[in-house]
Amino acid sequence: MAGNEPQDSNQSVSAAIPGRASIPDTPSLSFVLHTADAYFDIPDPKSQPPPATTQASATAPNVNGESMKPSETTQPLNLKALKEYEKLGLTGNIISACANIPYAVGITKDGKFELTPRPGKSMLRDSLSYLSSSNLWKHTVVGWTGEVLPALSAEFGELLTRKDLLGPSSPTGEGRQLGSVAVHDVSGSGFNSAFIQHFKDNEPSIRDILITKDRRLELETLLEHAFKDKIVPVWLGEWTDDRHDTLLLKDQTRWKRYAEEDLYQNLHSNIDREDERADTAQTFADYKRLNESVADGIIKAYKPGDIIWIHDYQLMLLPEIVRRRIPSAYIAYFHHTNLPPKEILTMLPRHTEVLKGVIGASVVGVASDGLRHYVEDYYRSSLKLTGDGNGVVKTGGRHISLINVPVGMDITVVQQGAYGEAKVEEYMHEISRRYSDKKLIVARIHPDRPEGTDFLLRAFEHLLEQYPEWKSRAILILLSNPESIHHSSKSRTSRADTALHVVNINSRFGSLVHQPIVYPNLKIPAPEYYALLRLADVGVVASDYEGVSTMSMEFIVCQQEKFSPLFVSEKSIISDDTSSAAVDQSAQAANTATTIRNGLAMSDEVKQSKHKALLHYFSEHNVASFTNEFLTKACASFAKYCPYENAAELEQAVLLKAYQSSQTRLFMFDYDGTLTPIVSDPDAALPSAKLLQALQKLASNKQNKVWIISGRSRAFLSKTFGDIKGLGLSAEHGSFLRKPGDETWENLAASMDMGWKAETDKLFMSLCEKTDGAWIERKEVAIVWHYRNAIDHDACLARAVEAKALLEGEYLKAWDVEVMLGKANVEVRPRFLNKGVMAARLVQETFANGTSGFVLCAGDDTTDEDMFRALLSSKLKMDNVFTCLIARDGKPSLGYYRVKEPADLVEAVAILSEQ
Ligand SMILES: O=P(O)(O)OC[C@H]1O[C@H](O[C@H]2O[C@H](CO)[C@@H](O)[C@H](O)[C@H]2O)[C@H](O)[C@@H](O)[C@@H]1O
Repeated sequence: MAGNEPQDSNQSVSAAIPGRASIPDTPSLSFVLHTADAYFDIPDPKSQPPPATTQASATAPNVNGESMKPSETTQPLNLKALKEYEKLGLTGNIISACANIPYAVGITKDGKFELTPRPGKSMLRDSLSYLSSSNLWKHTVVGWTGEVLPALSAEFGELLTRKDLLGPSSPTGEGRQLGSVAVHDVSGSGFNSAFIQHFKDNEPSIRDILITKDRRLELETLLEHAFKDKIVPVWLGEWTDDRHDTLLLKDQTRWKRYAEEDLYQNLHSNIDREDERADTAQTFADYKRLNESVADGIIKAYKPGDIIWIHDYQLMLLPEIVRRRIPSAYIAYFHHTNLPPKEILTMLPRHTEVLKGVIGASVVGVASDGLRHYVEDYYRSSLKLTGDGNGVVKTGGRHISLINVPVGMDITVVQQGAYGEAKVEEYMHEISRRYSDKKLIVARIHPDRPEGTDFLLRAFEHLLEQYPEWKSRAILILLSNPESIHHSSKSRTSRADTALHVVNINSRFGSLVHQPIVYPNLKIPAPEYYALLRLADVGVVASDYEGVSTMSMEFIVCQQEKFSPLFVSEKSIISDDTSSAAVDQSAQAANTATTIRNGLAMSDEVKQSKHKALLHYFSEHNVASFTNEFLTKACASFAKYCPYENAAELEQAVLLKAYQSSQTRLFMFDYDGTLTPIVSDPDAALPSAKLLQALQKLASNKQNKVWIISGRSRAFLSKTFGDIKGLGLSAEHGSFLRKPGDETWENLAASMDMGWKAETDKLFMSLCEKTDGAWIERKEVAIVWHYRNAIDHDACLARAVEAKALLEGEYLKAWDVEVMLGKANVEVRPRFLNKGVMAARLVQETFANGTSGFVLCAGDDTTDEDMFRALLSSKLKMDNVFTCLIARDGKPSLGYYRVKEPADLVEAVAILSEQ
């Protein structure tokens, strides 16, 4: 949602609802009184998903003591209670991918990382917090760190206090922290040229900063310990070495040029740029770089069965990027921002790529039904996708559900901020004294969308002209946050235009002691803002194409004593009635003047009933309902059109071609379930003659490096494969290693304290006592509880899940080990040794400096996903990388290709070995 006065200064997350599917040729605006049913697209309760069963969401008593509860249809989704979702294998983890993590990262003078919560709030931020506080979902946030800069030199820091070097508006904004941390975006409008020159001359390298792997880990650890959620910071920079150790943070904010100056402006129908770009290729590449970097962050955190929820316009390419890398992932995208009419949208450079990017997701959400129809129509008519005409479109065999979910914010926070702070009352007292005999019209304007401001000013002028009784009584207070500007030529000039317009009106209608318009043009602290909203006699959201702005909701929550009416730019309202668009602008301004005047004179009874309806709407449609409804609808869609069913079958011809065209090839095979079928007795799981022969042949080819990377003990692997000299072996999930041609094993776990094994054994023994047929496999490092031969598998699975939780909690919290649910087993092993570490090491050794080479990596189990992840995170180009899951039934996986049985894989390997 577009940021309001006390909002954060970074890219405000903007949500809006277009008033229609097409707009008139000439820009024209009017303001319409809000009523709940006119303003919102109130969903048809019959079309809602069935209510889930548990847990009430956040409730807040309003000042009248009524409870503001979300409706039952938007209760949290309890996956455990819903059998139909079982087949999805959901982990219960949501990965929220957004432009920024919720903390600004700074570096202090002594080189330490410093985290500061990003100020302000927005609907997206509220939604992230809501998920964080949920005990039904686990939550991971992946986002850019924001521009990270080192501390400034003392001399430079001092300069920041010098007024002669600073421009008319001080340097504030996203990440622009003065003093010890950093100053961002010196090219922004907050500095004058002398300051910028000084900056360039004296602090040339301030924006380039080297971050080593250890430093990155340091920040990740800090984030891990500071918050309940997992937060994966995404850095923007260039690698300075082949090993991807050191990153040069450089041009960190460059992605904003396309995102903010082209895309954001276009999405808000703001297209009259004076400076058309000659460098779109570069700006688009920067935007893509952000999206790709966030995809890398997702891959780091992703476990098959996680839901990846991507937010908003900064990441419109991301769904497609993730889909290409993880075809089976559950990807949902929510578009918080407005969309322009088609003829404007098609003027956006690279718009087709952007819109194709979005439908990499399986679920695409927007805030209103009108917008959903618009999106559906766009994809069907412009991108020629087929669809059912009812919210589902198809591309490349995949189904994409287009859904609408009313957005909402955490109004409990507004309630608390507006009514629970003594400061608010103090400011109210002061403002009332200052404007004792006046009526206050409090309006939000947006410098990025100046038409709305201009229109409001003209309407106000009309009010003073047409109704002279208001000439000395009506005060218009314009609220505009200079920090929420998305740079464009338009926004740069609009503030000056607004200021001039204000001066003209004030000089025409004002006097020495009375100024009809107050335009502070500064970020107002929250208590003052709430005080103003509580005292307002009329509220106006003036920026066009705004939709459901946070101020609308804040205004209604703040008006629980006065019930003043709220007017919103018509273009931001859901309505198919576009007739006013044809009306002459000045006539509309005059009409609006009358509307505002009527609002000022409205009877208490009418005001109260309108307010009641809106407050009820906002109470029902809050952050909890938004988040829950989105996830409920997304899961229903995943269940209907399982994305994993679209994973690619491993094609022999493609594999062969890639093999033949590569000089160096790496093979990494898991064993059980991959090269040989799962059987009841591990000792009976033996390789076929065909497999042994194929491995023998493959390994004897000098161009091939062939490894078996298994959870099995080294004794088992030596006995089973020891005779194939050219074969590399890794036992117990990467704990042991025997290089091709070697007879001896390297123990990578040698230095580890194995105290955790006794604790684990104790718990496993107790499980065996309760479970007939279960047994413990004690390997040199890892330890496994097996229940394949037990009778009641469901009961065992429940026991296994419980045991995992117990081990991860009280039993093993002192040790760095991982507890894994495998195929009819629970296994514990050191965390730092896993198949992924082994795979990354082999990739590095095999393709020393290169980025290309043939890899075939196959597995069937959770532990094998680590290998797939390592490959996806490597610098290898993925064209010749074949990650293959062996699975009879569909399930999400990081593996790109699939075969059904070990025999299918053995067949493919045998064919390659004959080359
Ligand atoms: O990494 P892998 O090579 O896939 O080994 C994983 C575990 O495999 C074995 O257990 C599994 O396979 C058995 C034989 O088919 C089966 O009886 C059992 O139910 C499976 O869990 C092995 O016993 C473990 O040590 C490995 O960690």
